[in-house]
Amino acid sequence: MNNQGFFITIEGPEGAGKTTVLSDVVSQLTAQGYNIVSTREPGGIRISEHIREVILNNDYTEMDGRTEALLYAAARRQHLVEKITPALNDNKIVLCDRFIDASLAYQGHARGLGIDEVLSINEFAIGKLMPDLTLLFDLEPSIGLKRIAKHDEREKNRMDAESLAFHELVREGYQEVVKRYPNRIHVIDASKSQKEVTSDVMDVMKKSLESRMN
Ligand SMILES: Nc1ncnc2c1ncn2[C@@H]1O[C@H](COP(=O)(O)OP(=O)(O)OP(=O)(O)O)[C@@H](O)[C@H]1O
Ligand SMILES: Cc1cn([C@H]2C[C@H](O)[C@@H](COP(=O)(O)O)O2)c(=O)[nH]c1=O
Repeated sequence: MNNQGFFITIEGPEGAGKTTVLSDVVSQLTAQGYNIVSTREPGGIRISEHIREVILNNDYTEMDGRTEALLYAAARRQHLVEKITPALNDNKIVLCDRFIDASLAYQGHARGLGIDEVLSINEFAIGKLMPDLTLLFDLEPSIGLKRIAKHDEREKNRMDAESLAFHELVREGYQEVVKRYPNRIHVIDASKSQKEVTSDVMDVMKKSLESRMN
């Protein structure tokens, strides 16, 4: 367990429903009296949101893979120092939309930089702080990309615009990450309805939060 708080991350491919379900879960847990801090990566605080704009900018097609991995790690470092660690020290439950596993799957596996190499730059950024629990939303990438395409208000960013083959490698990368951390990561079937996914996520989170009390 991290300090006195509890650190939960949500992971998965584009359009898997992470943001939508996270918002439902935050409402339900807050109504049940849990003290929640909800955040996202890359971003969550001023400097990291600026780094997000650079990484996801569609104009920067020339960005080198290692530069990309280092920028995600830099954004993560600042986010951790300014927001995640203080919240955990304050006994809060931190729910974060993506964290280190996204770097391992996207940069480590899909970009081909190597999961061990990306893990090692992230260890420099975050030290020993790993999530207590991770929910991996598993979904066929083509379905997630179709979900996003249906909604015009969501602007396609530099990562969304990658090929379907890249997004299939991301899914494969997440499967590799699950093999490394089978006790921490729970796979959620994100092809179900929003209501069912929210209910599955709530079940896993509640079990984990309750066992932390004992
Ligand atoms: N279970 C679901 N079934 C069908 N559509 C869904 C489901 N969950 C979310 N959606 C819709 O799919 C779209 C993408 O959802 P959302 O933004 O939550 O995904 P995401 O995983 O956060 O994506 P990204 O990581 O790319 O930002 C939204 O329009 C949302 O309303
Ligand atoms: C943290 C993190 C994210 N990514 C990718 C995953 C998505 O394509 C974008 C973030 O956009 P979202 O709409 O907020 O999901 O960035 C990554 O490649 N590596 C990471 O470490």
